[in-house]
Amino acid sequence: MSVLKIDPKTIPGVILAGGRSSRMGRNKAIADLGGESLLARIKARISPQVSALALNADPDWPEALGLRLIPDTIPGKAGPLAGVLAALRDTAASHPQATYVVTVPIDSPFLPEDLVSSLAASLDGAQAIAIATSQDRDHPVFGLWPVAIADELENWLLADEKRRMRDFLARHTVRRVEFEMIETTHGALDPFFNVNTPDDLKEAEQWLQVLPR
Ligand SMILES: Nc1nc2c(ncn2[C@@H]2O[C@H](COP(=O)(O)OP(=O)(O)OP(=O)(O)O)[C@@H](O)[C@H]2O)c(=O)[nH]1
Ligand SMILES: [Mg+2]
Repeated sequence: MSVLKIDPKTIPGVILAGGRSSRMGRNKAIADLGGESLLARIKARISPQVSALALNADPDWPEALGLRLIPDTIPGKAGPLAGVLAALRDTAASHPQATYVVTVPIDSPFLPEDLVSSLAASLDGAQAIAIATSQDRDHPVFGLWPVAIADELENWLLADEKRRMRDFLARHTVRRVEFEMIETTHGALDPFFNVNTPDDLKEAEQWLQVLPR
């Protein structure tokens, strides 16, 4: 049987920013970290890894930095998987050749520079969902999703009341890809550190000072 590898350069990406930012108390995408918005940082970090980049966010989004805006396709802020569904639907429509789309959340400014290539390498020809892990914890919002699961995901989102990510993943073949900590002079930084609260933003500022360049 031939094993079809996926060329990571052909994979489009979507930044998930359709959440409520309730712990931050304001839209965290436009929060400033070291002179740049979180959105600008995520865009800069993921752009070189993908063939095209779009932003999953509310239709009245203030500033998309030139990214195409993809709102959720199902109502009610159904959680991160609603953003994944929007990404899958948009990929089928806008990039019909693509068989996968990668998602990253809006709040993880230190995400790995080899995220997409490492997730893609784990698939090895099989159709599966590839997700990132660090320190034995899953980070499924950093995922590589087969376009072919869109209908199944939509049906599940509309039928399952809890809409827990781990329940959805349990229905699929999942490849987990472990990423290393980032070594700094002030200890190890998890590349999936995410900014949920104002205190997290302050902590991110501190990490920024000690990151290797
Ligand atoms: N499209 C979409 N994305 C979501 C939804 N809920 C969360 N997300 C995204 O999923 C990622 C992880 O969510 P959180 O870190 O909890 O962010 P959040 O939901 O905005 O923040 P909180 O309200 O404080 O939980 C973020 O990138 C969110 O934008 C949703 O209902 N729809
Ligand atoms: Mg978060």
